[in-house]
Amino acid sequence: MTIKTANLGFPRIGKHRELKFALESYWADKSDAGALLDIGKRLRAQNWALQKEKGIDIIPSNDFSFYDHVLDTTVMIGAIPSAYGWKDGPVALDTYFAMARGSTGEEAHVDCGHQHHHGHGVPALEMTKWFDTNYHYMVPELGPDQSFALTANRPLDAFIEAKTLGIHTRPVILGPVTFLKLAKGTEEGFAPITLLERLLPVYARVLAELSAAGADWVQIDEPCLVLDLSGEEQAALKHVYRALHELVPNLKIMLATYFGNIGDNLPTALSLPVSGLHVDLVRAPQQIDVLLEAPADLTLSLGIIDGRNIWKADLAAILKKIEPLVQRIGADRLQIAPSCSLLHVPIDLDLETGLDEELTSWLAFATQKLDELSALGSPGGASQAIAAASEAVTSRAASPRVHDLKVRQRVAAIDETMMTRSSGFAERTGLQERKLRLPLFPTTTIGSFPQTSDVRKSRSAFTKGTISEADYDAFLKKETEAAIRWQEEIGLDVLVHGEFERNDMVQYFGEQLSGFAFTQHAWVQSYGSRYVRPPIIFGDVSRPKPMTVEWWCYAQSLTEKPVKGMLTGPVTILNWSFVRDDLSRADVSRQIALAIRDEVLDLEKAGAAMIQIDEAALREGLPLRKADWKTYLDWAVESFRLCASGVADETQIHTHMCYSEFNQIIDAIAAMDADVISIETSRSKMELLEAFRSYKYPNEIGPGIYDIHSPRVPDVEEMTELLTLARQRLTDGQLWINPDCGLKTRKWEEVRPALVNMVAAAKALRSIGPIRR
Ligand SMILES: CN1c2c(nc(N)[nH]c2=O)NC[C@@H]1CNc1ccc(C(=O)N[C@@H](CCC(=O)N[C@@H](CCC(=O)N[C@@H](CCC(=O)O)C(=O)O)C(=O)O)C(=O)O)cc1
Ligand SMILES: N[C@@H](CCS)C(=O)O
Ligand SMILES: [Zn+2]
Repeated sequence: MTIKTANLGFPRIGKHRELKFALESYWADKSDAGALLDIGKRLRAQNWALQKEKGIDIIPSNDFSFYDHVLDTTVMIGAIPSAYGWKDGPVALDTYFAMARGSTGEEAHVDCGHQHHHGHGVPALEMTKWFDTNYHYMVPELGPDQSFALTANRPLDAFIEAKTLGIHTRPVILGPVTFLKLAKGTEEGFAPITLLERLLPVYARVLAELSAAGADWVQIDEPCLVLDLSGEEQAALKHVYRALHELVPNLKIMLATYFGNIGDNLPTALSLPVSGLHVDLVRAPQQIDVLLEAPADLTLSLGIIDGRNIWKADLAAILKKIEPLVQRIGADRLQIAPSCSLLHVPIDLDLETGLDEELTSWLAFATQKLDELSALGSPGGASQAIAAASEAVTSRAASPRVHDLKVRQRVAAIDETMMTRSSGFAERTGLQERKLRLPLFPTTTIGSFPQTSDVRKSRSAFTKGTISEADYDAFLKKETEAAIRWQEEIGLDVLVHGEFERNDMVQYFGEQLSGFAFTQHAWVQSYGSRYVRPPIIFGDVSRPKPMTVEWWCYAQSLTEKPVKGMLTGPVTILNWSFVRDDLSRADVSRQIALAIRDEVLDLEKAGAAMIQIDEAALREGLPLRKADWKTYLDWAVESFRLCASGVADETQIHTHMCYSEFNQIIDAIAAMDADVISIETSRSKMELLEAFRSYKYPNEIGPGIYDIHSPRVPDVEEMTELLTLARQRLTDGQLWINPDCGLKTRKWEEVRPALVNMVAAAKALRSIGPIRR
């Protein structure tokens, strides 16, 4: 049988991170817009050519973006907030980047973090997670008076660009309902979905122009179909697709859903007058049964190659799985595709010359996934590929590297006592206070200090072997010592070592744990020009030796003040890695938790009185459907407690969460039972503490009072105001003073004055406040 192969999107960053370097060079004024546009064009052409060469039948266009595809949509439909100064007509590149990164007028700030409010200029749009991925999108801001206008038909431009190169593509467009659902209203109580009627003509025009230019199909992404939708949202979907069908009847729509199960939205999805439906059969394989009953005129796109992970697919098993559909529906009404866009996986395994042969044989990155699709689609001609895939699957399942009996036994022996501190918080806090003797409103930071270009260059030189380990070590010691001295000098109460030795808070641990592999070039876009290299968890996880103790000991040896031990928690390591698919995530998390527990105990043995276990990604790992929250939160909280509960009552356990919109999961946060939690709150002006109005959070808490995502230096007054708000929700004895998150993406010129002001704000408060507790 022959089945058409389709792709939903290819990574845009370039095999050698060409897009990152071009963007950062442009932002730093080292190259002009022409050079950047040329790189974009080259990357698009390369991607199309690659997909053609791999034999993909349906190749996407308009999947490229200079920063983010949601931002591209916002710009395309002219939903540009007035602050950016756009009136009408085409949108300048610099307006686009101002929306992405903010603008100051002096734009050389490639070191910035992921959300910027650039000084006196225009702040960037807000940024948040794209569904449950580590990709961030720019949040559209829409008000009741919003009007829309087509500024430039980007999908059309991309379609024509590919056509000129001899490639007939299927343009990708972010669907109007998902777009509006992801947007935030500029006024309280305003729901952007009510703007659908106004948005519709712009979408209709985009589609009509595509149709006129020769496009026969368009892929419209509506991943909102895997979320819990309101009746109004379901009605919006019906309305908009009926209207588009009427207005542009000749253009076939492949409605793409991904990241989960359409579930209760299926009747809605099947009632839409679209020509095709794409479903994610990796995340929700059970959907295959309902597809058997799909309307006879619907083309089905089967998302059967995992777009969110890097394991070689079991091609024979896939063919077997789709066989009933082929029999019932016929190959000509089917397409096979990755489960979602390949944006979330690295580009090419062939670059990874450092991985051993066995492990390499188990993996498939974006390029290899195209090969897998091609093999599945060809009429029996791919028996070699199918056999090779089966061999890889068998070899992985049987490999002794994957299984570690000791780890399995340890997990099996986990019991409730290992997840519970000896005493409750009320008792622990008194003991900790006597040991630590901290002032009221203790000040601290979240862990990292600026990863300056000196730090990165030195690490790069060490990795490349151009400086020795001794030289690299000496350099890191110098940086750490300077950071400790400076923290003492400005009067912080609880110090950190600065994390100069870490490339990334997850990768650093992945590189030291058994069961993990790490890559050299497997970059995945996190936001804009910032990428991450998620470690690969291929086997049972254990910790061969202490990972952070030496650096902690060194830092603590320099000062009398307490230095926090600094670890990344199991759920965050899990959520930001590529995880094995032959064991439940809950079990992998337990294994990591045991490894981190060992580290916690070693830090305590070495003398650490405070240990921070970051769970930056715990909140964002929350499942997309509310019905699945409890199961996740149960094992996620359990994993944290497992790491944290082995210590004595006197040892203070901290945790930190960014993106901490956790009002809905506050019980789970409290159940983690960390002695102190630091959270992001400054940008929302303490709105996140709303949960504490009715809920009395029992332990200590540091709501961030310095927005580290901005180069702006907050003054003492501003921070004092935030503290005043915090004191309305929390008792003085509970309150810690700290920034929102780590300072790795900031510059020292910003960090120094901001932290001096933060300490001043704490001191001012102490002078008026009562004694601790
Ligand atoms: C908190 N965040 C994180 C997320 N996920 C993670 N895994 N880690 C996170 O911290 N998700 C949510 C947010 C996303 N935020 C960020 C913030 C910053 C970055 C980022 O800066 N990425 C860097 C790469 C970081 C890294 O791995 N650095 C390595 C290698 C650096 C490198 O490219 N070196 C060059 C030479 C450098 C030189 O000469 O100057 C080279 O090898 O060619 C390291 O420091 O060793 C980025 O550059 O994009 C990501 C997500
Ligand atoms: N300890 C880490 C947490 C970031 S979420 C840091 O400070 O960078
Ligand atoms: Zn953080």
